[in-house]
Amino acid sequence: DHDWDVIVVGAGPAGIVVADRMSAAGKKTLLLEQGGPSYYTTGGRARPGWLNGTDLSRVDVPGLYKAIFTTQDNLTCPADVVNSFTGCTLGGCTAINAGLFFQPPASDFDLYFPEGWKSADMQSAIAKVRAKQPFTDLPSRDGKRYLQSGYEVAKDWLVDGAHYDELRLNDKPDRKSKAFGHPEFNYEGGQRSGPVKTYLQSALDRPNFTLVTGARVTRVAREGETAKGVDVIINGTEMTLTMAASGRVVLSGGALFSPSLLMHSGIGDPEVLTNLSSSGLLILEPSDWINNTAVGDKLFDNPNTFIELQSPNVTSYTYSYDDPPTADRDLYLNERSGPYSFASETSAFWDFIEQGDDTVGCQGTIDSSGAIDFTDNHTITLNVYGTSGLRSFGKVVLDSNGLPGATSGFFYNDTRDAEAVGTFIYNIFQALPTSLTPLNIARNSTREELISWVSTPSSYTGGNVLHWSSSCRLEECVDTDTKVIGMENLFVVDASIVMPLTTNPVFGIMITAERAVERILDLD
Ligand SMILES: Cc1cc2nc3c(=O)[nH]c(=O)nc-3n(C[C@H](O)[C@H](O)[C@H](O)COP(=O)(O)OP(=O)(O)OC[C@H]3O[C@@H](n4cnc5c(N)ncnc54)[C@H](O)[C@@H]3O)c2cc1C
Repeated sequence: DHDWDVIVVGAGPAGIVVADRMSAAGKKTLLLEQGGPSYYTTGGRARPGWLNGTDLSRVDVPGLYKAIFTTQDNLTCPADVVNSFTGCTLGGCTAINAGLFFQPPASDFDLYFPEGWKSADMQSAIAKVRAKQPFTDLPSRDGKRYLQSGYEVAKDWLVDGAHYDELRLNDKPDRKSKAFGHPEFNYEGGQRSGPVKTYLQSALDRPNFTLVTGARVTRVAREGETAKGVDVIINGTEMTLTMAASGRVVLSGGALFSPSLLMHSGIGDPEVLTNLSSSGLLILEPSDWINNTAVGDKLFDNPNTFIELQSPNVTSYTYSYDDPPTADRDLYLNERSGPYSFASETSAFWDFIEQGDDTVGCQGTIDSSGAIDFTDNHTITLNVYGTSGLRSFGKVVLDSNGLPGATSGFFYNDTRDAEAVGTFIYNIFQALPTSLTPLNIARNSTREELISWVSTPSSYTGGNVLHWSSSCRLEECVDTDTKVIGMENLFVVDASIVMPLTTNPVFGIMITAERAVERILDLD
């Protein structure tokens, strides 16, 4: 075929939303994904023995989430395509992530997005995601809540002690000041849902939609400012896929891959393109390069801090990949219920820290077990992330083989970011009950000690949470229609165009993709 109206590169949450909506609008749409199957329904068969004979792969079972850090089964990207731990499979990182699914507050759009992307402009996109993508704060199909001892101690601490409000979090998405509740997950019927189970299925029902897996795009084939198609390797064979004259290419490879694809297509910072060219990795002549220094710039991820908390009132729970406790295994297999119906997080909470005219979001998420040096049966882990409004950024960089990765060590480059996160911890520590003991930092630490602790890298601090975003920003790298600046028909729609959000990013990425489709279709 040479007459695609839209070629979408990458089947992560953004690419799937774009491909579904473009095909629904009558566009002949091709979705290319370099990885292979994930959920059982897509042909994924990687799983532990206890799932044999079921219609479940490891991806379908929320409680197997953490096993991704020890066994990958081709769900994550191989080392010869990217220098990061990230998903290369149908669904992208939504096939390997924890499934936390929080609608970002209106303030994220109003404060950090350009005109046309303010919260009032996003309402229809939000409604579309909410209508199509199920989520729940009660994932177990029997309607019971499991592993609640950690929730109860956190509630005593934060709601009774620190005056947080207990909310159903996606019922009140704009309430992120002193807000606490059960995590929301994009699961349905006790199984992982997400765009592969929703948007991709409606796209696959349409005759004008084609999905090809195992297809790695190496660059955009372009003539000057016009994309003609993409160069791709399918089953070891290199080929060029071309489009209809009015066709469009949408890069949805995620915040590391999409900037890299632009650079490999001769679009980026001239210094980067010069390096690529001198190592023989860029065949275009300098006269064909497009100067866009915002490609790959201001890459964001949330800095993470682990706080280990011990209480006699807590019973911790550690998930097993191969051998869950018999009762929990049976509860899951027979009823899609119990601890394996969710990915170990038992509560989530937020507050904003005011710094002059700036506001920084901070999130806490409590896991069912301890970590690193503190793994006894009465310990749980609080992950604290800095979120929206942070000002420390890295860059997408290409190594000598042209593979993308992130610059390291950029968290807290702006010292105000450490002050915000340290202040958030200090504030909640003022209400810590005596029954709850922090094990890896003293409860009576001063604000200054906490700021210094969070910004000194260790096993517990300075961690990366793999929420890469913001590396090809609206109005800088792409215009407000998500069109790459300097190009006529090349777009980027994925985490790259999303500003640092107050919440875990997937819900916001899907909203952004819905909004991008509205804007792109309006160009017709
Ligand atoms: C372990 C982990 C846990 C996480 N937990 C959560 C969570 O609980 N909640 C949350 O909201 N977020 C979470 N995240 C982050 C979230 O999943 C990502 O931010 C989100 O999936 C990014 O969406 P995306 O569409 O931009 O890209 P991705 O999800 O990265 O998808 C991009 C897809 O494009 C494909 N691709 C890239 N380049 C090419 C190419 N050249 N040719 C063909 N295909 C290509 C990739 O293989 C990939 O499948 C987590 C991430 C990880 C890794």
